[in-house]
Order: sequence, then structure tokens, then C-alpha cells
Amino acid sequence: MLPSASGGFRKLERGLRMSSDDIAIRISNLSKCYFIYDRSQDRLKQYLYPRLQKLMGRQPKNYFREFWALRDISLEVKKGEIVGIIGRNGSGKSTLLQIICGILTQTSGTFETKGRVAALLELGSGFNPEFTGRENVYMNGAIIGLSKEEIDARFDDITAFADIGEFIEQPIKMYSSGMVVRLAFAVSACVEPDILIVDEALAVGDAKFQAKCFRRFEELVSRGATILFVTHSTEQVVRHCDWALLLDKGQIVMRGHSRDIVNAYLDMLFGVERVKRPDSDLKTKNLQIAGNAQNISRFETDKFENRAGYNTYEFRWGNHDAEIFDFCISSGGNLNVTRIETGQPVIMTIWVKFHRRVELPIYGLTIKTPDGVTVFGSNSRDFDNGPLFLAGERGICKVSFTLRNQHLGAGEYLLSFGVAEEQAGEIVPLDRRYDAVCLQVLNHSSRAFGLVDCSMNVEVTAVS
Ligand SMILES: Nc1ncnc2c1ncn2[C@@H]1O[C@H](COP(=O)(O)OP(=O)(O)OP(=O)(O)O)[C@@H](O)[C@H]1O
Repeated sequence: MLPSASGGFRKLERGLRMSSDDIAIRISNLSKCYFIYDRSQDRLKQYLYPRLQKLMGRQPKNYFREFWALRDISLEVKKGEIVGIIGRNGSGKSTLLQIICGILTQTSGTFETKGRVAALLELGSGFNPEFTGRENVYMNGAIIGLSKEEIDARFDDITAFADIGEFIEQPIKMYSSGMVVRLAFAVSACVEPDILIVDEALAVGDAKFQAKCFRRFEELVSRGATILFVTHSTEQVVRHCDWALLLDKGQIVMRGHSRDIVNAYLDMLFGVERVKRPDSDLKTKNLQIAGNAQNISRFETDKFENRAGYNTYEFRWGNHDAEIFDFCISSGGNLNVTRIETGQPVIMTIWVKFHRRVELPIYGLTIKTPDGVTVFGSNSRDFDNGPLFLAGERGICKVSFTLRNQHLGAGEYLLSFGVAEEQAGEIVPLDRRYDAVCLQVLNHSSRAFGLVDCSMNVEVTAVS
């Protein structure tokens, strides 16, 4: 079984508590269209001419282009869930959040939210720069729907959380961007929202403040709040979200387990077009769509899934012109191990079946923690003109990744293997088996903790 990611038990508890009536946000076929005017005079023309054309009994003409920032979004989020939304710049994430918060109006479709919605959108939005922090807290509280007495009761909590000291009495225009986000988050999180919407804002806070915000997320969801969270930090999605969705060009292209969504997003970022699985549609509205190893191999001697350490929740995709059909981890003279010792060299071998000749094959390996932090990654392209650039002939080849300086800290890791092809500067994935193998690292020689053992020595010298 997959080693449980941080928060795994909490997520299970929440799953048991939920019933189908516990929907906090329900969005149906939501779309947003912007009218784009290529020239400023077109706006005026659009205002005047269609009316005149109508009066003259003519078909009115449009002087704008339509741009659909969101198309047909349907979504249900249950109470007590933290849902991550990721996607490339301009994919529609902020538009979606702004519609849910009531800042933007949708062109078509409907949505419902249950309870009080607090939002932390663009940096400083909702704050008046001329007002002091204190005045802005009262103004924001009132916008959310709190009375003066309710804000009075929470004011100390808010200032303690924001931790900006005397600046609370200064105008916001004197704040650093980090201070603005501290105060904005403190207001949103301390007003006991039923739904909290956060749009990337946390990226501005320092690491310590971010950790504090995520602890507050946990407290809020344990009391039944729902959190929608837009971020470009893939690690935050895997670590903190119950599930996630991937937006692209205004549409939900995938929803499901956070790790799978992050993997798909990372591939998208590298400009790789996802090859559709023959037997599944990425738009399926089922949370289980990805993450389950699907037996899509057309190569009958696939031994990969029978090996010790195989992770049935691997995420596999590619066009399958080549297939990784077996693996072996060897260390300390032993083959097919699932545990290795810190400091011992390891050889990770995969066997690849090429169904056709591949001119420029690329073989890769990534090591991640169960909650998605990449500890190490490299591929055969990183080596100058080595033998690994040999064309993959039709047939079978064996690829060995030797980690000579392996200093992984004690713990659980997930290995991903991939074979891809370089075609005119584009990387075409042939077979990617993400998070496909679980590996345990033991460290009997040291009590060091963390992801890497740096073989620390401690010397203490008396100086007086
Ligand atoms: N007022 C507007 N008029 C026209 N187009 C707009 C307007 N606001 C946003 N857009 C367009 O809508 C698309 C979605 O924008 P949105 O801000 O929702 O993207 P995003 O996913 O949040 O991006 P980022 O990651 O860069 O914040 C973009 O192409 C953007 O240019």
C-alpha cells in the first residue's frame, strides 16, 4: 500500500463524516465571456451602431471578439474539503474564484455557496490604502457581514495572527506586500468563514507565515469550513489539498487525487501535450479517474506490476510506442530490494520494450516523498552525447540508473520512471510511470532526520 501522505488519516476521517448533502459549493455549467475590442473606437461603435442598425431594421453587427475565460465549469465541493486549483497563467483560476466570491458576474451557468464566504484574492484587494490596518479590518469585516461588536470580539485574534505590531495603526500604503497579505489572511481566517477562498496570496508571505496559514486551514476545516485554494505551488497542493482540479483554457481538464493533478500540470508546463489514454477520458467527472494503475500495457510480458514495491496508485501515461515493463532495485549486492540503506550506492534498472525505432530516446528517474516533494530527478539528456543517445531499436533494452552518492534520509520515497522521445525539440512521452515504486530508506549509521543525510560531524573545542 502507498505510504500515507501527511494528513492521510485526517482526510480519511473527513471522508467518513461527509454525506452527499454536505455540499458547500455547487457550480453548474458556469461560463464567462469577455468582449475584446481591438481598437478603442470599437467600444463606442458597439455602444451606438447596433442600436441604430436595429432602428433601421438591419441585423446588428458586433465590434468585439468574444473571449471565453471560463467554459462550462461544473463542480461540487463538500463541506470540510480543501480543494486545490492549478493551471497555467491565464487558465481561468482567478476568474472562477472571483465569480464564486461575487466580484465578477458569469455569462451563463449558476453557482450556489452555503454560508459565509471570505476571500483572499489579489494582493490588497478589498483594502483601502489610505485607511489604517485597524480601519481596514473593520471595513472588511463589515463587507463579509459582521457587525461592529462581532469584529470587536475578533479584533485581538486578527492582530495576533497578522503579527504586524504597531503597523496596525498605520495606513496600508506603508505596508510591505508581506504585511498586507498577513493582515488580509488574518481577517479572512479569523472571521469563521464557512467557505474560504484563497488566490495565490500566500505566496507573498514568508515560510513561517505560510506554515501558520496552513495550520489555520486545518483548524477551519476541522470545524467544517471549506477551502478553495489557487496556487502555483505543486507541493502545497499535494501536501494540503484533499483533491485538486486542473484548469486549462477555461475548462476543467482533469480533477482527482492531488498528486495526479500535479503530475499532469507539471507535464503541461513543460509543453508536452498529454496523450489520451486509450480507455479513459480525462474529463471524466469521477474523483477516481486518475491514480489507479490502469492495465493499459499492450505488452503481455509486463512484470512491473508483480514486483515487490510496485505502487498500485501509480500514474501511467504516454503513447506506448515504448513500454517500461519491468524494474529492479539493487543495492548492497542484493537484487529486487524494497529497502536500501542510506549511503549505499543503488542501481535502479528498468527494461523497456520499443515497439518501433526511436531516434532520440530519453530515460528519466525522479525520487519524491509521498507528499510530492521532489528529492532528486535526472534524465539521460543531462549527459553529453553519451551512449544513452543511441537510438532505441525495435526490441528490448535495459537502462540502469546508478546512484553513486545516495544520501537519502530515512523514510519512504516514491520512484518515477519515464521513457520519452525527442522529436524536433519537443518531448513526446512514450511511457511515464509516475510514483510507480515505493522504496524505504533505512539509516542505521546515523540518527539524522530530514530528506538528506549530510553525514554531519560535530566537533566541540574548548576556547577558553
Ligand atoms: N477584464 C478582462 N477582459 C478580458 N480578458 C480578461 C479579463 N480578465 C481576465 N481576462 C482573461 O481571462 C483569462 C483568464 O484569466 P485569469 O486571471 O482567470 O487566469 P489565471 O488562471 O488566474 O491566471 P494567473 O495564473 O496568471 O493568475 C486570461 O486569458 C485573461 O487574459
